[in-house]
This record gives sequence, C-alpha cells and structure tokens, in this order.
Amino acid sequence: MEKPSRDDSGGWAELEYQSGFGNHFSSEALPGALPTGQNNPLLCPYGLYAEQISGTAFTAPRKQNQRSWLYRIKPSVTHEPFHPRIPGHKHLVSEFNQLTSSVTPTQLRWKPADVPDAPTDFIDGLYTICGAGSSFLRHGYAIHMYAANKSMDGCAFCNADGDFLIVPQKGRLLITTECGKLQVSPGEMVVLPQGFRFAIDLPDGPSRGYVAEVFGTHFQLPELGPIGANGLASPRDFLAPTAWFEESFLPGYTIVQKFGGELFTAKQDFSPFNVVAWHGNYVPYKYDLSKFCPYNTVLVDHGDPSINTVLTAPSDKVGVALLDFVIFPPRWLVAEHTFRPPYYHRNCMSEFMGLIYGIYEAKADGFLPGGASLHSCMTPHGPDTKTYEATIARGEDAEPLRISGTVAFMFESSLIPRVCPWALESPNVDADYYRCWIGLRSHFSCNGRQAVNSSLTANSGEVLLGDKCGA
Ligand SMILES: O=C(O)Cc1cc(O)ccc1O
Ligand SMILES: [Fe+2]
Repeated sequence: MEKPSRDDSGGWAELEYQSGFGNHFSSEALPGALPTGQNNPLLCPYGLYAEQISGTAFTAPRKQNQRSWLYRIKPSVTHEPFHPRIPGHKHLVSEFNQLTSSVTPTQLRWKPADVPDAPTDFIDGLYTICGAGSSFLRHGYAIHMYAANKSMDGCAFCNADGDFLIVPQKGRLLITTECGKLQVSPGEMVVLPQGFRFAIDLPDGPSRGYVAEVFGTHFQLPELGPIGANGLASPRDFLAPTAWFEESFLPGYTIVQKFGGELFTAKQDFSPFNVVAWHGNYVPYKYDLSKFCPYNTVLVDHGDPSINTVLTAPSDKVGVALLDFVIFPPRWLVAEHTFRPPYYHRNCMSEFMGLIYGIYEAKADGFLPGGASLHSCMTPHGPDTKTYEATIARGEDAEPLRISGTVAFMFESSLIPRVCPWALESPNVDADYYRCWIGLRSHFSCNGRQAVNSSLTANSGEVLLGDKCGA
C-alpha cells in the first residue's frame, strides 16, 4: 500500500472516513484482513496478531462499553522497557494540587502564544494551563495549549492519562493513528482517546491550538430533550478513520507515553501504525464545527450556552458535566427588546474559553484568536464595556443581527481548575483584563419614580429624585 507523504498534504485531503458517532465500525486495508465470526482466532488472516484496546472497564454497562480489536503485524507490546524521557517535560500536569498548581478567583486572559522559533513538535509544544482532579484517580481534566512548528519524527505519542479533544486554531494537523489517518484543520476538532498511539505532522509549519483532556470518562453527544431528534451536532458528521498501515523497519523508533503527566520512552524497530484491520467502537474521530446546527431563542432573552454543546464528558452526577465542549458559531440573533450578548453572570461551573477566528460576541477587544480566558467558579464576568455600550446604542428595535466570521468555544467544567505556575507567570497574561469592565457606568436613574429601596431614601425620609439619586 502506498504511504501518503508525511510532510505535505498529498493524499491526506482525499482520505476516506467512516461516518457516525459511537458506531461499531469496521475497516480493513487488505481484503479479508478482519476475522469473521470471532475476535481472537488461533490464526488471524494474513498472519496478523489480534489485540484489544479497552476504553472502559470490561464490565462497564453495555451502553457505555467501549473497546476495539486491532489486527496488526506485530503487537504493541513488542518494545524495549520504558524509561523516563530525557529531557523530561516540565509543563505537563495530570494531578492538580498545591504542589503543581494554584487557585485564583481573578478573571484571567491570555494573549495568543507565539509559535516558538526553535524546532518544536506537538509533544514538546504542549503545555498545561489548568485543570482539576487526577489522572491517577480517573476523575478530572486538564486544559492544555500547544504551539509547535515541526512534525513528529521517528516517534509516536500515547496518552495513558485520558482522552484528548484537540481544537487546532492555526495550522492543519495530519494525524496518523493506529486506526488510520485524519486531517484536522482549524475549524474542526478531533478526539484521540486514551491509549491510542498517534503521530502528528504539521504540513503548514507554525501551529497552535487548544486541548481538553478528560480523565476516567469519554465524550458523548448531549441529550437533545425538547429540541427533539435532530439538531446541534449530528452523529453522521463525526468521522472516524479507515484502516491504514505501514510495514517498515524503523530502527530506533520511539513510543513516547504520557503516564501520570510524565513522559516515558520505549524503543522498537517498527512503526506502531501497523494495524491492517480493526473493528470496534473505541476510535479516534473528528468533527467539522461548521456542520453544527445551532438552536437559539426566537423571541426574547438570551439562551444559556449549554444550547451550543457539541460534546459532553459526563460526571457521575446527572446533568452535570465533567467537561462540556461548547461553541459560539455564526448564527442569527433575533431576540426582541433583549440584551442579546452573553449576560453578566457568576457561574458555579468554571469556564475556559478560546477563539478560533474572528471576534467573540462578548469582547470587542483583547480576546484574540489563539488567546484564552478563564473565569472560574463564581468569578463574575460578561460583555466588556464596548460591547455593552454598542448593544444599548442599537436600541430596543434592533434588527436581526447575524454573527458571522467567528467561532469561539468554551470548555466548561463542574470541577474548579487550579492554574499552572507558568500560565500565571506567562508574559502573555493580560494584566489589564479587568479594565474591560471598569468603564461600565451606572445608568441608574430614578426618573421621577419613587425609590422604594431604603438606601435610596434620605434619613429624613425625603425621596431622592433625578440626578440626586446618583444617575
Ligand atoms: O462567559 C461567556 O462568555 C460564555 C457564555 C456565553 C453565553 O452566551 C452565556 C453564558 C456564558 O457563560
Ligand atoms: Fe460565562
């Protein structure tokens, strides 16, 4: 089989995918490579080894159970022992506690990170921003970002800690996985489940993006409730790869395994992308965010952002997410006599936001593509002064307005994030972020109406009117 070039997009754009979310897929790169009638025959077709990868406990309820069978030239165990990687990686965290990270209720915003000048691949370009819980306890999440400029070479990455949901903001990702290849462009997202080996090529050079990693659970489609049977992200728009393999002698090939936030390496002399056929429902997949079918208010008020949930990683509490992936895509705003941008609020959930392109509807300035913000549990936030003033200026009879040319997103979690020291000390921290709200003036006016609140009433009982009441 011809191997698509790893350093340009030749062949990648025409990749074939299998469509569906949570399907039991099957794929073979050689005819008849999948055993029939059983998973684990004594002798597999073409002399392949059968290997299972489990995404849930063997005994997980059938509805949640995830596993795949890989039929490969050599099993993945065929490698030398793991050793701590030298050099290590100082900026990855999978356990959030006082030793690794700290808390702040302050509104945080980061300017976009520069892509480094020094050759940096996806592994070295990945750095944790914040998170909660522990990969060891199989509960929690980490939010990372990456800035890289070079393809992974002679190595594959394997994340033993959790599932990666990657949102590229700049530069395509050409991802070779054990199940096949995926091309992921800015405007798309990809999920690489725990344990799969993958290599990321960067055909466009400088690349940047966001990663949510969830521990102990997997992403699923949100319930649709009264919306009905259709809408939001449609299962058929999720794309899984088709089997692709290479049989090559690659002396010194390295598996880099992230385990407890630390990196370990093991050598082998062949490509891990040697799976000739596979079947199962535990697979990497991608989704084009432009396929999202948004729902919204059509008369008054501002719907909660949960209406824009693409995927949710559930916690053990019904209706409460460990981590939701929510987008703010192009759409019409039509609500009448309504403040249409996001409302001012304090949320018991914590909100990490990123911007893929364009201008986010709540921030006229300062929240830039490739940048990020974090509003933790009960930290007040909302539209900046410019957005507020512009919205009020449009008046009660504002025409329907189309938000265009932008996609922002939010990773929203019920667990409160601790922030890594390098994220807090980064030169990209926007120290002036708070100023975007400082200009919000009081528009309060009693306008001749009697103030019923005693604080507006002078000691004498005199009613404060007009500018006397501070308008
Ligand atoms: O804070 C944000 O910008 C995200 C957000 C958007 C919205 O429309 C409503 C609530 C919310 O938290
Ligand atoms: Fe918010």
